[in-house]
Amino acid sequence: MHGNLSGLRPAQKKSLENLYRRRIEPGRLGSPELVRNLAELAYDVRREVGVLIDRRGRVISVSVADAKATAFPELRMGENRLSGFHLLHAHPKGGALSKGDLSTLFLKRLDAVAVIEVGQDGRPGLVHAAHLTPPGSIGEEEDWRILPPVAPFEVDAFDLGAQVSALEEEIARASRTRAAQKERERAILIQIDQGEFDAEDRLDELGELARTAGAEVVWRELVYRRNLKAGTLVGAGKLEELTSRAYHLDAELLIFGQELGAAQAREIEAATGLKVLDRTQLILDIFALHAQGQESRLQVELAQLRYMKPRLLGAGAQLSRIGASGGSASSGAIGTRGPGETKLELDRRRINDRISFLEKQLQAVATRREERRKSRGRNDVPVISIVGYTNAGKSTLLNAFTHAAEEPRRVLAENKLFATLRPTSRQGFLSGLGQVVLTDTVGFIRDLPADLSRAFRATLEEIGDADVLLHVVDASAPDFEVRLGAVERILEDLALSDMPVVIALNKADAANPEALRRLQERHGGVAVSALSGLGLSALKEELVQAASKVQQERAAQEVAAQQQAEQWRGATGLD
Ligand SMILES: Nc1nc2c(ncn2[C@@H]2O[C@H](COP(=O)(O)OP(=O)(O)OP(=O)(O)O)[C@@H](O)[C@H]2O)c(=O)[nH]1
Ligand SMILES: [Mg+2]
Repeated sequence: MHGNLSGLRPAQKKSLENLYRRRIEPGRLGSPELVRNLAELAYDVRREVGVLIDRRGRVISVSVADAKATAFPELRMGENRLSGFHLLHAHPKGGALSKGDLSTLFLKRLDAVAVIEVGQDGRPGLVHAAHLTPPGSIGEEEDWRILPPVAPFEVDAFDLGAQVSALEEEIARASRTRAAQKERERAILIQIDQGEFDAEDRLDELGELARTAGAEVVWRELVYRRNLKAGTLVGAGKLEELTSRAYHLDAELLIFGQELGAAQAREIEAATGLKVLDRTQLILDIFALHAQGQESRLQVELAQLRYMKPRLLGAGAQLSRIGASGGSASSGAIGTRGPGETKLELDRRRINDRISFLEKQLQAVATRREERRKSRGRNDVPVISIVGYTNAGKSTLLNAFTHAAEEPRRVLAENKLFATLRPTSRQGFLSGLGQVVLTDTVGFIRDLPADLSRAFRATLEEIGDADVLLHVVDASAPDFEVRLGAVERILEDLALSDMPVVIALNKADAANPEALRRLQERHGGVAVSALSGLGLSALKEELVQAASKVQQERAAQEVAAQQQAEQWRGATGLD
């Protein structure tokens, strides 16, 4: 027996205990006797009394509590079926089905919920019942259908068994058709709006990230919340609404635009029965998908482990969920993909070992690169590093610049975020300057997850080896200004903001001319289209100027250094 039993007399407890012995005809809501019995007991103890009945008509749990607090056995949640139980309970204060009754029906996937009104004299009044409607049902306002109330002696008239099989049949059919059509995970996106001016753009960006990760976005929502709830972030009511949304849209994935703490993710997962991811996990997942080459794989795995480590403390189900996937980058569910050879071993005892192993490996890679760099010396060929927000068109521009029309030399450019993770250098030619080296690199994003920026630090710092930065801006993005700022902030963090920069306002072909003009007024830069070739010669000229200036300065510095050395030799009389 469950619920609030305090203050009950032994005789009352005994009568409640006896409920376990009741049986009703299978496929019925209840029997007139059970209804009478429940009403009397609720009247007697002045609390709600409910029984959970299985499909064989047996009482499997008795609770002195309202529907929400009723004790449920381990339910077969997440399957495309109902739970196989229905709840029959008595409200001593009278009243029909409450909001709590109905949401319990929905969240626990009950076969039905029924409530018995209890009269002043403890006699049963009307019985109200409701059952779920099939997912995606058209014309149904709610997730449930409320049946017309019946008198207590008519309670066994309703054919619950037939209703349940019809509904389960419909659920199964719907899920079969969808499974046949469905190739990608269906996701619901939530961006919390706390009054940021770019909340809408963040939601758009989250959509792009989700698409790149291979999800199909079936619903997206900006949720305005001044104050966030500690556990559920958006509040239990909102989560209930989202659960219902997911049920009807057949979504299995809930993606939040803000970073979730471990406990939050678990609580939201438990409340909705959905798989929950945050933006950082999504970005990590995309990195894992796109990582090629030893170094990026190590970097991504390190970032993933660092992100997961604090989240594994005290994790139960979630741990096994993530750990179970392991696997390669190309297969597996979103948010669970690992970067390559080694499976993500999420054994808590081994995670630290693995992290320090990866750190050592990366250190070794960095040292080797540093040695190579030194042995190469400063060569006279100017190096231009292409930087910018992800998907701005950096790789496309590199291709356009280096006439890499020939397939094998072409770098990958596509409408995906973080298509490029590994720095790629190509020889180019700028008339007036001669040979140059152009380097394409990983794109930036606002609020770059700290674990990622730490793991990619070496790659990012390499940008500093260049003579000139070519900052590519997507001028067709509605929030180019924010993106431009985000890139500048990251450059600052990398102590690279003093480097000479040429700005390319790319995608001019698709940009709003007025916005482009404003952008140009405020930040300078050359309007180009890497796709059509528009403005490329003007951009080349700018680059030649910037690079020549750097070369001249460097030459002047060398001369000055030489002079100083000579002076010093003269002053000391040494030769
Ligand atoms: N309309 C238009 N689209 C462009 C232009 N330049 C690039 N694109 C498109 O923008 C998308 C991204 O291009 P990429 O070159 O891969 O961008 P990126 O900056 O290298 O992106 P990441 O490596 O993912 O950070 C592709 O679909 C390109 O075709 C342009 O001038 N005009
Ligand atoms: Mg790229």
